[in-house]
Amino acid sequence: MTTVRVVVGGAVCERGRLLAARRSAPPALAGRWELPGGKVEDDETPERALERELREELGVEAAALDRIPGEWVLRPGYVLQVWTARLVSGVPQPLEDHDELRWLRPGEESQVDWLDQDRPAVAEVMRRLAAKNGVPPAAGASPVRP
Ligand SMILES: Nc1nc2c([nH]c(=O)n2[C@H]2C[C@H](O)[C@@H](COP(=O)(O)OP(=O)(O)OP(=O)(O)O)O2)c(=O)[nH]1
Repeated sequence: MTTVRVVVGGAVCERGRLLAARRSAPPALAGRWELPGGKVEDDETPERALERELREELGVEAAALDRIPGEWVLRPGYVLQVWTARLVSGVPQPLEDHDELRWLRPGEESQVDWLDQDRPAVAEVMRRLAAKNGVPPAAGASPVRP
């Protein structure tokens, strides 16, 4: 039986923006942008792996939220799964694996050169952020008076 290794990517969102990270290694991927994250270890759930990777790579505490449907082959034996995440504490810094971070709003995602496999998930997250930001105030927020 062949085992497929999961790489979990984090769509960290804050104030209507998505966090993009520029890889500094390996040479074949350096300069391309991705969702920060990494390999899920055997004894971990994807959510805990993501929270660990975000702590190691960005120096933040974050909470994994929802999985973006889909799975993208990175190379034989490796697939990318993506989870949304929210920051719990700390300010993301490019401590490990990245040399630049950028917050992008919907419509700004093409400003960076994403790794190919990340593009569908990034598009879905941006759709969600745009839909959320475009939602009018909840009914009842401004009561209609007779
Ligand atoms: N983290 C991450 N890796 C991605 C993405 N897209 C993509 O093709 N990859 C590739 C790059 C790497 O070959 C692999 C993940 O490696 P990594 O270096 O981030 O993971 P890791 O921290 O667990 O690595 P390691 O030091 O244990 O080898 O997946 C993505 O969005 N996030």
